[in-house]
Amino acid sequence: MCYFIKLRRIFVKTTREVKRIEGMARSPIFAMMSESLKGVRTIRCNGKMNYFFNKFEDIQTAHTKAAFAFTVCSRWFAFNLDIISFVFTSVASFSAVLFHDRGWLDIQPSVLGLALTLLIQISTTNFPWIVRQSAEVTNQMVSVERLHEFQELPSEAPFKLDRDKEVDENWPVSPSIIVRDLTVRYRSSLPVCLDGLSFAVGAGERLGVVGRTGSGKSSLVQSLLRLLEAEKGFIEVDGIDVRSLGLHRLRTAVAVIPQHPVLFSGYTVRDNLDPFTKFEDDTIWDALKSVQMFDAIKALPLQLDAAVAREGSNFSVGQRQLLCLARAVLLRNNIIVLDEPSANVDSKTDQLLQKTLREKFSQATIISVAHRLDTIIDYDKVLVLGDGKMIEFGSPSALLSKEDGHFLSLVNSTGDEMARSLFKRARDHDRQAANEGE
Ligand SMILES: Nc1ncnc2c1ncn2[C@@H]1O[C@H](COP(=O)(O)OP(=O)(O)OP(=O)(O)O)[C@@H](O)[C@H]1O
Repeated sequence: MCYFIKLRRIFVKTTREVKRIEGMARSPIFAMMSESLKGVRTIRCNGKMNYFFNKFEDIQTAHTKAAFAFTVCSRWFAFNLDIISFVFTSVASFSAVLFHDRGWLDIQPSVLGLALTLLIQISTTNFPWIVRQSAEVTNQMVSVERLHEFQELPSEAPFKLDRDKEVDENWPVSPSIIVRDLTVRYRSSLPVCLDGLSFAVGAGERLGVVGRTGSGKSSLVQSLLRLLEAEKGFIEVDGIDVRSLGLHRLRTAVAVIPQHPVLFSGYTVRDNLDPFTKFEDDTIWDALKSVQMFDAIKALPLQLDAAVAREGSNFSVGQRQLLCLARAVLLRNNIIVLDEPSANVDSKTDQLLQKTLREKFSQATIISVAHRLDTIIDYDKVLVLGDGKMIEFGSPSALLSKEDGHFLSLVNSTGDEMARSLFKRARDHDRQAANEGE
């Protein structure tokens, strides 16, 4: 019995660690599998199949090693249990028969036979099974332990706060945005991605954010939505520090048209546009008309009740962006954030997007992260970022008049013809703004 317990203790101690390693080695397989399937076209276009095969083989091998070690431990334990059971049963049986023959054990042969049958059954089947199962339960607890670890991860700020009720129902009524000394990093061990950023956008103004890759444009958008929390500084929207609000109140006030628009699969087009069933069908059709998606949805067999496929794959990226915009039209958001809106769409869709923004959101404050400068050249302000810092900020024409300016060099790098057109559009916008001012 003591040996059984000792054996179990050794087995549990070893396999708990092995199981933990096996669990950790399994996650990368699932992650890589789903990422590779998602990006299969990109992988094939770039001829990186071998690289991915090798990478997959490496993580698969790492997992197989851990899984094999676990199987070996289990076999070792089972084998030892069987040996102990065999030795114990043999010794008990032979001793009982010997003692009975010698007359030391005064018991009827039929009772002795029954006792031995039960002993053999218990020691060779039941007892090892109980020991094995109890060890298995302890090992499987590693999964519970991992779940517990996830539970312990720091969570986002509260979804709802009492303060939200004090805020005007239509907030932000005058959607000005003030960013002061904003410093943000992804993790405490990483360098800052936004470094002491300060600027202000007036209500109803349109701000274009430009900069080289990795300059912090998306991080700024994420900070506005509090997907990234400020380490220092703050963002104020219509006079309210966004940190004082619950995430639900803040995020429902901002419409985001991302580079990879999100549609919820398993739901209908209607659910995606109006998740809280607040609007009549006519209102939804009007919103679709305003973003020129009326015909596309009307052509579907089930129209508004048509199902949205996984990640919205039954719509093109441009159509998904327009559906996100229709969602914003319905909710009448006063702050619209566009993250690289033109990165995945043709210039016609981009123009349509910009036209809808001008017409339907003339009072809204718009922040557009852009690589294509023609998207934001007629905006009110442009913020040029570099390494998380503000390099330039001002109206496009003011920045274009700066000698050796960063924005000027970005415009010049688009080629002579495009640069000329951008200069002209910036001047036209200034003239138009001046006329409207008068
Ligand atoms: N999830 C992340 N974890 C850690 N660091 C990140 C993460 N995302 C971005 N960064 C880092 O933060 C910095 C700013 O990145 P960000 O994505 O904001 O740049 P960007 O200007 O939007 O780039 P792009 O134009 O390529 O989208 C970069 O140095 C980047 O390496």
